[in-house]
Amino acid sequence: MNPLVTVENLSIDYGRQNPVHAVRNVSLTIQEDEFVGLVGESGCGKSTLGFAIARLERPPAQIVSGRIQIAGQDWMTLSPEKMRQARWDTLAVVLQSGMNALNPIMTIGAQFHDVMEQHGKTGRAAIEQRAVEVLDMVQIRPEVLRRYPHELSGGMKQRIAIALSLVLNPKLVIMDEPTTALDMVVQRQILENLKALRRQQPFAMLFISHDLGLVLELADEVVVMYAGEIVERQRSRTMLDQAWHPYTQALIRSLPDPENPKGSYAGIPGSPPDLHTIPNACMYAPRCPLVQEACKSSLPPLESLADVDLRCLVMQEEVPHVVKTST
Ligand SMILES: Nc1ncnc2c1ncn2[C@@H]1O[C@H](COP(=O)(O)OP(=O)(O)OP(=O)(O)O)[C@@H](O)[C@H]1O
Repeated sequence: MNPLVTVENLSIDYGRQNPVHAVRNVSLTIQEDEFVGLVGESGCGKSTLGFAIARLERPPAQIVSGRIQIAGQDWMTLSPEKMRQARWDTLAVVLQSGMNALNPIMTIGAQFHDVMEQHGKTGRAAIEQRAVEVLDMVQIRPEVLRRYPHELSGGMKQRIAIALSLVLNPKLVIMDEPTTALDMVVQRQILENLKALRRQQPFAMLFISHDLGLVLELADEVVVMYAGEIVERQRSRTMLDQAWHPYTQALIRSLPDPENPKGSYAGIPGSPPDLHTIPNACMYAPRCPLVQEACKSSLPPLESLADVDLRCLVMQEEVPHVVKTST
């Protein structure tokens, strides 16, 4: 079966003179119904990648190379008109500030009408019925359709933004830190809803977060980015016990201890590299406790091994070697 999303060797820069090479050579597939979590420290390129997959990148960001295919369509060459259409019914995006994307001078109901009418759905009753259906999925009562955004709490607005993103049954939803702005209780509630939601209306998801603990809990697959590159990808249920990349291991060590959530936990020493000049070396080498000479003189490829995709010269030797391919 062809994947729903295929990203091949995607590279994105910010600026033309002395550019920031924010995303480099990223290849990624997402299957229909698959929930992929994308994690990494701040500045590693998660949002840049998510925006580019939705073709929402704006100057100074520019895609310098690579291919994006979604649902059999080439997203690099789609006309602006086709892209506008596809953006709601093939792919929807929910941002951290999704709630702010609601129009303050329109009722919630009018906003559902707007989106659906623009995509050829007609009939007041049918539109309202669909709006009520998706609102129910995020546990919002139909009365909100008559309300304005300023009358609602942040948590409600964010849930409405999620419901709105689902109203045209998209095949893929990209969520970039969709609940980070909310308090922990509301966050958890929304994420529980999301899980249940995918059982009612299956869709693929790219869920961007800096919170590995959350992603391990929610996602089927975890993709770890470091300094603009994918360094590891594996099933979430195996990653906690067996993370291979030293960076993923450090992220896991820095998770709060569930037995002692208020206790101190290990940060990752050092800081991510400057992305103006890319060395011919492992980007993590300066912070890596396992670094060897070879790591400082060649860029490790992302090897597709038995149950993990891994970009690490040292740990690649440790993984049981049933090699699939390498990129
Ligand atoms: N408008 C911009 N101009 C120049 N560089 C930028 C711009 N936006 C982002 N960058 C750089 O691109 C890199 C990737 O940023 P990006 O926001 O994609 O990371 P992120 O992993 O999503 O971080 P966060 O979790 O903080 O949102 C960073 O080095 C950042 O400084």
